[in-house]
Amino acid sequence: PNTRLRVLLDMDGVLADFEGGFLKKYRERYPNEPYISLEERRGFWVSTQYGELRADLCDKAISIWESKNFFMELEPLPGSVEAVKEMAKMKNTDVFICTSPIKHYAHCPYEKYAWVERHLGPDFLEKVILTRDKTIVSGDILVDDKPDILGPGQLAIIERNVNSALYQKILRQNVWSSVHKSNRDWIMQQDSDQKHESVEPNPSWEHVLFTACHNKHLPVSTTQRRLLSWADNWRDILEGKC
Ligand SMILES: Cc1cn([C@H]2C=C[C@@H](COP(=O)(O)O)O2)c(=O)[nH]c1=O
Repeated sequence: PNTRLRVLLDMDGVLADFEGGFLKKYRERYPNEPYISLEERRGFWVSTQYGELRADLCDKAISIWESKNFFMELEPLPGSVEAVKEMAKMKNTDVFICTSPIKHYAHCPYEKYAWVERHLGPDFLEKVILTRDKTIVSGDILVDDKPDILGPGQLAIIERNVNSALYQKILRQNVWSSVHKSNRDWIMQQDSDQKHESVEPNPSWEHVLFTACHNKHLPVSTTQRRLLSWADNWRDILEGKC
């Protein structure tokens, strides 16, 4: 039996301070526009919350992370680099960075690799996985701040085909499993009918929710484990002690 533990670590919001880096550069670029403080952030999508504040702010938000050097200059979150380096040295443990690039590919993929080399060292370049669908990556644990980790196909289906109240509910309740079995089957049926890119309804990994400004107010889940920060006891999480 394979006794090795495979840990998948998200980058934005887990290793790199996306939210803090975004707000800093947004306020520099749009000093007279309204902004959302980190304390006011709700929901994973920054673009959605800015768009709700004022329609044109959605594209303004997107323009920030599509800019050159945005991903390159993100600061590591406190304790993240130290934790990853220690984790990678643990026996019987393999660590991969599993991150989604944005669709605007001019800068992001390159800068994500450069960020890893700069903060974690060149050996870590072997461990980078870029994917728009994390459900098809196999591992034991995925540490990620995004509450709902569905394949892009499922999310697109939900967003398009079920009323927005249910969609918002799913996002708020932050787990696909919160969707009633019959709804899940129906959504998957829609998905296969529309020949969406392959989605994996039952990912191999356990999703450990990494606390971020946008998800700290979500109702406490009785099933999903949380990692509050890298100062929290991530070793116990890996050992399955809690
Ligand atoms: C918050 C936010 C993020 N993104 C992009 C930018 C980086 C990736 C990170 O995806 P992740 O690997 O954390 O699931 O999503 C967006 O495209 N829109 C948003 O509103």
